[in-house]
Amino acid sequence: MTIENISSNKSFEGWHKQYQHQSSSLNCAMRFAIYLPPQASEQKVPVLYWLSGLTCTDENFMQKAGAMRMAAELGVAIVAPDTSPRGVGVADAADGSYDLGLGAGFYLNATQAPWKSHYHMYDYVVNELPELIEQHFPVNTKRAIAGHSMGGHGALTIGLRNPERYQSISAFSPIVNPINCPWGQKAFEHYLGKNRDEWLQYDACELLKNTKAKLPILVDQGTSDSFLDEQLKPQALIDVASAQQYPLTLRMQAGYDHSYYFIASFIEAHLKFHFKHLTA
Ligand SMILES: N[C@@H](CCC(=O)N[C@@H](CSC=O)C(=O)NCC(=O)O)C(=O)O
Repeated sequence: MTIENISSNKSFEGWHKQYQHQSSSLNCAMRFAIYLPPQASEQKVPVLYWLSGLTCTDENFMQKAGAMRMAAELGVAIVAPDTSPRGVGVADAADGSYDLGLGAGFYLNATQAPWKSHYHMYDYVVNELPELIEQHFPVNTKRAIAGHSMGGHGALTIGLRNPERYQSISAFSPIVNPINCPWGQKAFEHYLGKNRDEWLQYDACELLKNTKAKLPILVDQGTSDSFLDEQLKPQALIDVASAQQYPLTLRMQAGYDHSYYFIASFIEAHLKFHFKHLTA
C-alpha cells in the first residue's frame, strides 16, 4: 500500500500531515490526516482514530478542535479520515442534500445500488486504514476511537463491534439510535435497503443491548444542541447502558451546541480519557 504526502506542518513539536492513497475498500482515492506527537520521533505511540460528522473532510477536526497541544503532551497520534468516498464515479445524493452521499458515509458498508460500489467506510475504518497507518508510521497497535455526531455514531458502532481492536470509545453529540431518527433512517434506507433487520448492526443502542465486552465509553452532549431532540436522543443510550450495567459516562454539558466550539471545550478530557486506557 503506497501513500502520497500532500502537506506537512510542524505543530507543538510534532507534525500534522495529510496523505492521499488508493483505497481498496472504497475503490477510489482517499485522503486522511495524521498528527504525530513529538514522542513519535523516538518511539511507537498509540493512536486515536477520529471520525468526523456530516459535511466534514479530514480537515475539520484537525483545524478546529484544538487537540494537538494535549496530543503532543500525552504522546498520542491522531488519525482523521474523510467522511465518505469521493471522486469521479462516486454516487452522491440526487438532490444535493448534505445528509446522504458525499460527506455522509455513515461508517457502514452499503449494500444497495448505486452506493455499494464505493460506500464501504466501515471496512475502511476498521481494517484498511489502521493497517496502512501501522505500516507507514511509528505507531503501536493500541487504538482508541472517537467521533462527532455521524462520527460519534461511527465511533460507537465500530468500537462496540470490534472491542478487541480498541481500548476505549468516546463521542461528542453522537447519533446514538440511527434506526429511530431522520438522519439515520434516510441514510440506512438508501445504503442498506428497506429491511430494518439489516440496520441493527449499525445502531449503537442495539449493539449495546447485545455486547458482552465492556469497552469504556465517554460521551459529551451539549444541552443547547439544535439536533438534540430530533436526531441525537442521548437518553436512549443512557437507558440501554443502565439496563446492561455498561460502563458509560454520558455528560450533559449546559449551554453547549453542536459545533466545534463545543468539541474544543472538552477535547482535552477525551484525550486524557483515551490515554489512560491506551496506556493501562
Ligand atoms: N446543515 C448543516 C449541517 C452540517 C453540520 O452541522 N455538520 C456537523 C456535523 S453534523 C452530524 O454529523 C459538522 O461537524 N460540521 C462541520 C464543522 O466544521 O462544523 C450544514 O450543512 O451547515
